[in-house]
Amino acid sequence: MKVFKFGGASVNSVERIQNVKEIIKSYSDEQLMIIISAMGKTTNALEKVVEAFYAGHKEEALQLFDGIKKQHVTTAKYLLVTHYNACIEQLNSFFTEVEWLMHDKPVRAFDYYYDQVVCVGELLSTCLVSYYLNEMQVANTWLDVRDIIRTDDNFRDATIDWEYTARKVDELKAQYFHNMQAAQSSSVLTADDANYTPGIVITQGFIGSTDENESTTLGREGSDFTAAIFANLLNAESQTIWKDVEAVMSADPKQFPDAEIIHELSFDEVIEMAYYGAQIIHPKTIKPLQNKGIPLHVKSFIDPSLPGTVIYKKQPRHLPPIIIIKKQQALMHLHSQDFSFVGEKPIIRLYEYFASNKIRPNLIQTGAISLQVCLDDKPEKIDHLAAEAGAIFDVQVEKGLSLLTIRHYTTMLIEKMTAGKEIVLQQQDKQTIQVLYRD
Ligand SMILES: Nc1ncnc2c1ncn2[C@@H]1O[C@H](COP(=O)(O)OP(=O)(O)O)[C@@H](O)[C@H]1O
Ligand SMILES: N[C@@H](CC(=O)OP(=O)(O)O)C(=O)O
Repeated sequence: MKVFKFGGASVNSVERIQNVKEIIKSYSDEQLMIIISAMGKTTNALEKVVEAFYAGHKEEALQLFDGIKKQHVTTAKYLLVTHYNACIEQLNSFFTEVEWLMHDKPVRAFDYYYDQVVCVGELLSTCLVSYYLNEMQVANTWLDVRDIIRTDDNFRDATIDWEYTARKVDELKAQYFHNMQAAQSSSVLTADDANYTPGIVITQGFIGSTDENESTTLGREGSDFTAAIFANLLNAESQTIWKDVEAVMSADPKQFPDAEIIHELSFDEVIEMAYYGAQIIHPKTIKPLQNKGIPLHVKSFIDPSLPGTVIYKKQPRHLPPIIIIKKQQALMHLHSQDFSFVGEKPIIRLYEYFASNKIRPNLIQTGAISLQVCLDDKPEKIDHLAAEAGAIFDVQVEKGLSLLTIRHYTTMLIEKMTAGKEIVLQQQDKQTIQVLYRD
């Protein structure tokens, strides 16, 4: 049993969905649990819908949503003939879910509406892919992951209820994957047999549901994590993330065209890379895989014959310097109001503010009577945090910064990367250097 995850870029057009079909077909003798994200930038587009709705601009929200509807219906038109009507019926039921919700004025918190609206991106994309595969004789079962992945109601960053989810995954395994071995070893079982299961299940990444059947999301780019949850609970032999790049590289090739391909990485290294902001894998993905020793492959959906990267327990001997740049950073300067030391109490309160505002600092530097915190520059969150922290500190915020992280740095590389830059803050240990500079 293998777990595959196809991200937004891999299902972004008719041709890309056809390409996904070719990849899945080439694994015809495997059991596959397939997790798919929303098409292209649909999640961003849905964010705009919910923002307009919550701001009281219902007409604008519906108009924006109409654009998303049209894009999916057009894709269905190009992909499907015999299954077209059934697919449109299912797409319509998801459209209605969102339109119903936006019928009334918002009365609950923004994050609740965010999850109810944004979750539809994955439902739509998986519906299209599943019908298309069935039409192309790649028999598969579509499942609504909200019936499987149970979470708490911490909307936009929901926490998994592993016990409930594990029970549901056991049921799924028994129903869809149980007789695949028999199917493989027996020449008797065929697709026409009542007991035959194709062993291909398609479901959504990134979303889940509470015990009250309210949709939740697991944090942006959370589909990698969903795939890892399934890999863990199904005891998969491997997980593969299909990307538009050849492999994991030593830097984002869009920013650094000379970035090197890395064929092998350890779980430890990737967890560090993700923590420092590498956009290649969601930070929560590694733990469920590491705990069960399940290797993670990153492969190119453009050329699946390429080896890609394998991430596993083994520590590769030599790694090149790995560069991560996080743009749009803000530095919050927090100064003791009465010249007293910054002890445990104000720090505990500050961390409580981080938690309640769902903020994860990217860098913290403490001094005797002051603290500096580097954060992603999300103005609403920063304003809120600054107002709360203002109760215990004098607060100033500096913007227009970028955070450079180099793992396995060399002095020469640091000099090259920071030449001519106005450095605001720097931290360094044996393996990693972080430099915050003005853009
Ligand atoms: N270290 C890295 N190695 C490879 N790609 C990276 C790295 N860091 C960032 N990327 C970027 O990640 C992109 C692929 O991820 P993404 O677009 O999020 O895919 P998807 O939405 O399909 O999951 C690549 O096009 C590349 O620009
Ligand atoms: N669609 C969600 C979840 C996700 O993981 O997407 P992708 O695999 O395209 O990064 C998002 O954009 O956040």
